[in-house]
Amino acid sequence: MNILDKIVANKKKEVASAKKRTSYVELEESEYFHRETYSFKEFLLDPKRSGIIAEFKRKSPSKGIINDKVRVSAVTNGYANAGASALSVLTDRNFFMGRKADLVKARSVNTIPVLRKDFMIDEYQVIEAKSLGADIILLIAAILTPAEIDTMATLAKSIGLNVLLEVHNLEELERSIHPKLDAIGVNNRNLTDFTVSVETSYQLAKHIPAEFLKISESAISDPATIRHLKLEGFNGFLIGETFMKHADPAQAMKEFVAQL
Ligand SMILES: O=C(O)c1ccccc1NCC(=O)[C@H](O)[C@H](O)COP(=O)(O)O
Repeated sequence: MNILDKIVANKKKEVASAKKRTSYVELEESEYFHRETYSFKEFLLDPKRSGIIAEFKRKSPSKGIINDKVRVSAVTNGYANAGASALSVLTDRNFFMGRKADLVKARSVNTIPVLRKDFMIDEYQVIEAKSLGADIILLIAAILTPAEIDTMATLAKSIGLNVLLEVHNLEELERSIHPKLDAIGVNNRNLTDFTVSVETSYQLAKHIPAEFLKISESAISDPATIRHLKLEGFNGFLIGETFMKHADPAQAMKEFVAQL
């Protein structure tokens, strides 16, 4: 079983027990469920912002512990002040040491879009994402059928969420593209063997239709890479470890942004 299969198998159990703990009705009673979300597009295309989607990530399957000493409120607020266009908060506990409470915390102290970074396999998680304060959900093509993408993207849009589809190759892109998506993210990390290459973004750029925002995800560690990706039409850059490996991730981001 590869890591993605393990994550999905675990996620199915997690979602089943979450459904027993908290009903749909209870999720919809959350004050955040009724809030108007921020537009991903508006923030990403705002020239006063960096285009960076800055991620709060304590641990990962590929790197182990990255940083478990920092607080989500200080880091995400620092990211926003350093010019982030959006925030990404991991809510997977077992593989990333994330918590749903991290997303609630990030929402409560920030006024920019927040992505719920998790492995979405069930409509329940879409409703839950809104109730936790997310503005954006991630749909990963490698773990979803086109019919599942249709169901989850349609539901997400109906409750005001922005939808980011993640792909790693042309086959995933061609089978998963859907009019309800807002953005297509090219993951430079192969989620089964963890190899990384920004070439993946360069290769797929020309295949992403113009109506979608273009995001490059993972393994971005150099401001020059962002300058090159912008020339290929990318609007957004998802960065986690490059900032989180520092004792002060927000300061690291500030110094990175100064070199853009
Ligand atoms: O990061 C991992 O090791 C990983 C392994 C398996 C599935 C997903 C994984 N990462 C999720 C992400 O997409 C990244 O957290 C995100 O793109 C930021 O990447 P980076 O800047 O390289 O931390």
